[in-house]
Amino acid sequence: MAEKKVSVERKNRKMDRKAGANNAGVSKAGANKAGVNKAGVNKAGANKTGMNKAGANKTGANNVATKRSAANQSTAAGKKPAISSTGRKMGNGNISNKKSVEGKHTEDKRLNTTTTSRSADKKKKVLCTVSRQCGGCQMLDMPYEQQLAVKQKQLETLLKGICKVNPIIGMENPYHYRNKVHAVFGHQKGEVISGVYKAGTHILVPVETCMIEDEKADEIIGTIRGMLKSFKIRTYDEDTGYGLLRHVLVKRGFSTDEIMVVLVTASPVFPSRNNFIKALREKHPEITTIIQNINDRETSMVLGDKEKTLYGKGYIEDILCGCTFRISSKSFYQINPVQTEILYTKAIEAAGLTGEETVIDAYCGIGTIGIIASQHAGKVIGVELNKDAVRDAVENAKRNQIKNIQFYNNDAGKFMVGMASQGEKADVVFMDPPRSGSTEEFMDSVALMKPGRVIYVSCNPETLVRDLEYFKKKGYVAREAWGVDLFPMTEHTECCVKLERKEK
Ligand SMILES: C[S@@+](CC[C@H](N)C(=O)[O-])C[C@H]1O[C@@H](n2cnc3c(N)ncnc32)[C@H](O)[C@@H]1O
Repeated sequence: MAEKKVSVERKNRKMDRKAGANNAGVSKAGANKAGVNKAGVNKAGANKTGMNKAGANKTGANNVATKRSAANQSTAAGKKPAISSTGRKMGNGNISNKKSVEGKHTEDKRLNTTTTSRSADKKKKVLCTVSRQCGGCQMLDMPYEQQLAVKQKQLETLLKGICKVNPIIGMENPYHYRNKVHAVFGHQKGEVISGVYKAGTHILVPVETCMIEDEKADEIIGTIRGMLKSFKIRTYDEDTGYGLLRHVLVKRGFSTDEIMVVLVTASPVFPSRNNFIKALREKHPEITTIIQNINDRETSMVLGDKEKTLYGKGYIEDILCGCTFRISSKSFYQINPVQTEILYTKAIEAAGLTGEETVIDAYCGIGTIGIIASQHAGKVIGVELNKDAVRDAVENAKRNQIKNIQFYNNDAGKFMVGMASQGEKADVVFMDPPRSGSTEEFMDSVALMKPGRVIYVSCNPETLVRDLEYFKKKGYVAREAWGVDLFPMTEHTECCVKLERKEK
């Protein structure tokens, strides 16, 4: 049965490739969307959002200059000094991020000169030669200011009649912000290529540099591409099942400069492995850890279950809001750390913590929100499905000497049902589910536990709205939303919403 499924998958991929060859020149959904969005920008933009008035810079892919920086935004927590993104303690109890700006966005000059669709095309070619085939940067053609206006408008439209939407917070330099880069490896005309699958297919689009990915990560992937021939390492062929290297994943801690390289292979047997690692490290001494991940399954999942650390400690660390976090290859970590600090600061401010509360951090990943919030709470309970992430979270609590936090490896819905059935109560629930959103089971149990506030962090405004409507039926009213642009050049938007329990 399983074999049959595998062969059907292979057949489908072959068909994908054929279809792709036929459709190679067809423009993608993203391009169309960008056009649609442009129309909306005229109305949405500066006037409604007030973006042009605030005047200032933004948060960069990792840099942000701001008139009103996150450092000046007060965390309601207040009591203990919060810590800056560089790890410095701030005496005023606020979290520092010099580079972020709220309500006002500088534009990128290279993008902002684009005025007609033909010149937009030319610009697009200059900015990225594969953007049409890749489809990842649906908004690349659009000046950044307009991208923000479009996202603001989308949030306002979706949340109309639900709650107030604050001006979206953008970046000063919205490029090269991705701290995690994934490249699929393959062959084209006898040459090794690496890149991304064309959206919805298994057609490999070669990518050497990318406007939103970390440049060092792209450079390392290029080096690996160049090394394969001399080491006689073949890339994996999905159709035949032959070959070794399937993917390379690079994760970088922007604050620590630690770099993890994950080599995903189809087999545990890696000829000349030690020499390969030595040569790679010689070319890139900045790499701090190298992992071999073995994925021998016919699956669209990038990482397999088995791993071996080939060099270094097997994880990287990064610093967010003054706390240090270890990140394993399979654990979720936000891909835009500068904007993440702003997002978390907003979320924790919105929770209005006084130091006494029992807090739940649901869908907690490596424990980031819970650990940062724990400094301002009575106690925190984190729950997360991914066991590697929970292991990181437990270690992260120790690293930051946090004693009032506990993590559980469980489905968030099941965990909350258990808590509610035991009559447990909570004062504040942070929830940051995956794109699919939360579950009724989870929200029913939250309502039974009667927290005064729920802070919902979402990377998918559509499932967010669905869940807010369900929460309303359960007696929770959305009060305010903050959009934070974690994904410049793309159509994706991150947002945080504060809900309060209606007193009956
Ligand atoms: C958007 S991430 C947020 C993680 C974390 N809050 C952060 O900011 O880094 C969503 C997390 O939910 C986890 N997850 C997915 N489904 C889950 C479930 N049913 N129960 C608990 N955790 C789940 C994922 O593994 C992932 O770590």
